[in-house]
Amino acid sequence: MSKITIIGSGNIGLSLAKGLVKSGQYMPTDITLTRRNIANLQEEAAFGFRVGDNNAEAVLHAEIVVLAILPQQLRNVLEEIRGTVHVSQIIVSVVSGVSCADIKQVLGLDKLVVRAMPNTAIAIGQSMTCIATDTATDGEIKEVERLFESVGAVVVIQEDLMTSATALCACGIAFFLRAIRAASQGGVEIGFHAHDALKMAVQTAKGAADLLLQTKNHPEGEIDKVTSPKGCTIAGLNEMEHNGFSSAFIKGIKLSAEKAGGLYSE
Ligand SMILES: NC(=O)C1=CN([C@@H]2O[C@H](COP(=O)(O)OP(=O)(O)OC[C@H]3O[C@@H](n4cnc5c(N)ncnc54)[C@H](O)[C@@H]3O)[C@@H](O)[C@H]2O)C=CC1
Ligand SMILES: O=C(O)[C@@H]1CCC=N1
Repeated sequence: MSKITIIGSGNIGLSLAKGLVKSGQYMPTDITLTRRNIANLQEEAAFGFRVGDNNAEAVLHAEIVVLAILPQQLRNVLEEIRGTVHVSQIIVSVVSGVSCADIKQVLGLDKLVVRAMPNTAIAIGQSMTCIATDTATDGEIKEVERLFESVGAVVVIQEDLMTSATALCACGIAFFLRAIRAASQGGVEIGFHAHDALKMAVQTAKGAADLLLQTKNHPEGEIDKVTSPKGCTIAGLNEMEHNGFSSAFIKGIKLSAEKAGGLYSE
């Protein structure tokens, strides 16, 4: 398997590293993790990952370099590695709001850059990852696709849709988590202990997602099967809509997409 260096071992960088190892296709020793404060990587080092705080050195032997720092940290990192990255490597950036061209401009090279937008479910092999590039070839895209397919589902999209993908999938996991939390709070109010209410809400959400994944049916078709005439489901659903449920979701996703597009210039 390719040697991978992940620069920026925070929430998404570590989730990716864990997911790759969990997939069984990578050994911890195939993966180098960097962070500014290496003391925060002791657990990962004990697990077998290679760890370091020298980005320039860490990219030297990698076949794939994953950039997983914040947009505002990217320029410094690129300046650190520009002398040691080489043309045979693929640079994969999960940084929101930064184009392939932006990265190549700072690196000052015509490097292979592929953008990937995963979500934190990558840690358990359940990410929805969108991939885009400007100049990488189909073969190079395939290599990155294979990497992310080992940790979830992958869709290759146009680069100009990457901020939309960020909102829908990367931020989206937080939106669905909040929806589950809200359902469990409703459950407590109607009589369940918190841990039972959460378990019920989680399994119900999983059932809903699996129904769509397995049947490929439209959500409204599945909703129609639940809403008995004059019944309690349609009463609750309509009350939610009167209070702006779909509208709130749509507006939140639109605002996240707008924000994602401007993160690099902030
Ligand atoms: N958190 C998420 O669910 C997702 C985040 N992203 C993107 O991934 C990037 C990272 O986000 P998070 O993991 O949430 O942030 P984070 O703040 O948890 O992680 C960033 C990590 O980079 C490290 N770092 C900073 N400067 C560094 C340097 N010079 N060298 C090495 N490491 C350095 C920090 O110590 C930190 O551990 C962002 O650009 C974000 O837009 C993309 C998809 C999902
Ligand atoms: O909130 C953020 O800015 C990052 C990007 C997508 C998920 N987390």
